[in-house]
Amino acid sequence: MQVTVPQSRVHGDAQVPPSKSYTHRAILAAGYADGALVRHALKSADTRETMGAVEAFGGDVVEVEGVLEIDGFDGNPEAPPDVVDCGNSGTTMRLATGAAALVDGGTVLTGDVSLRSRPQAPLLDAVEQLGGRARSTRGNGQAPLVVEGPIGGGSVTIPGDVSSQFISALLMAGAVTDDGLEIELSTELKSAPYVDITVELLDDFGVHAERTEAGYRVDGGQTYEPTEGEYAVPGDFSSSSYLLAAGALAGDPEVEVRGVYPSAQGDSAILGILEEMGADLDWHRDDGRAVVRRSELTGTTVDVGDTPDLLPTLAVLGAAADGTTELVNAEHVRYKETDRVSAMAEELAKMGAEIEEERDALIVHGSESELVGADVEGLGDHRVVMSLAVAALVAEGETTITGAEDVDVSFPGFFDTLYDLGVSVSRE
Ligand SMILES: O=C(O)C1=C[C@@H](OP(=O)(O)O)[C@@H](O)[C@H](O)C1
Ligand SMILES: C=C(OP(=O)(O)O)C(=O)O
Repeated sequence: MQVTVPQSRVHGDAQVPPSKSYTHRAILAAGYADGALVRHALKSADTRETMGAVEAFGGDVVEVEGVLEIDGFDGNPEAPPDVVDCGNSGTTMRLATGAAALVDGGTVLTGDVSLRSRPQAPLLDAVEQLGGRARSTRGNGQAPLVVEGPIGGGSVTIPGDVSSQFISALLMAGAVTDDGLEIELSTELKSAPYVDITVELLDDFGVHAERTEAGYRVDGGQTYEPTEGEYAVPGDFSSSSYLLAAGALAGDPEVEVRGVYPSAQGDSAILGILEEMGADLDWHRDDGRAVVRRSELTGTTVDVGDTPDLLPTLAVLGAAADGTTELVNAEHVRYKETDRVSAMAEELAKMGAEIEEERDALIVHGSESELVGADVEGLGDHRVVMSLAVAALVAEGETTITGAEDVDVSFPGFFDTLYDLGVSVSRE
């Protein structure tokens, strides 16, 4: 499906969807438990892959009046009866690889063409260090993967600059090993707030994990059990970034974004970055509302080491701002659904943006950029699609974006929300 988005002003209220990161973890944690209810879960393509993985390991997930009722495998995942297909979801593949390492038997994991090109080698190596077997069928560190357990815990050394999801996977699995895990990071940790989310969610499920000087540790023999048997998922700040950016670029008179309570999510930094760029906004933290009005923005420098998923949104804000915006420490943003550093440079250039790409940075010359509507590619990446739709709001004429259905990965109602904010989106 492609969408056409005309230059538009936006106004009204928008609710952010539930957090994808918390939903994945809550579903899997309920799997590691005897079971649990997960309220306000994000029902999207990626989180359904994690539901499928929990079922493959012997759990059961049903949705009753919007609530996920999950029967867990109680710390003992079974050998899946079939290949575990993780679709487009990196989080599912990494977290499920951790669970697969506990299985007394083998698990085969695969995914779509994008996921089969993303790095998995450090996690496979970690499973091997712990006495399991884990390999890439093509020997290139990418899925399809074959993982054999069970691991009993121990010490492991792993790089931190490829994906934090490896650490999250090891912590979640490590809690139900016999001996627990001591994780040593051999390189600086990128995307660190996502491990904070894991540690916070584990705590809500009665499992203790902690940061150490060298990395992380989790004791073995722990039991997953959320307070009163249930867990409620908070709103998603990565998804909020498109709505907040739409308000800052085109809010007339204003956009109110709901569901943005203070959170461990690194991407909550979007509010501070928008303010620094000069956006006229009020964040009412106590009732989770942010009100944003159209503003003259100026360029800034953002280290996206902790917040890789904001890069597409920030590139668009930079292209519409006065001055230069530098998005630095961004190499890990290349290992996503697509190489988002190149993707944003190429697609925004089609819309008239002046952008320079470096291996680990994107430099956007906003003053030189006169955004014009164009035919652009979503490149199979939900965040590229949504950020280009925001760029379209301030581009002269109309912008047509391919692959609009990919928003289903993290924000299924995205184009309906945009329509409700007054944008005449057309789909074909
Ligand atoms: O753990 C998570 O929920 C995520 C971690 C991040 O990935 P990396 O740790 O691979 O950077 C982020 O980009 C992804 O969208 C979600
Ligand atoms: C990179 C993302 O997710 P995942 O790693 O789960 O595919 C994302 O949502 O931007």
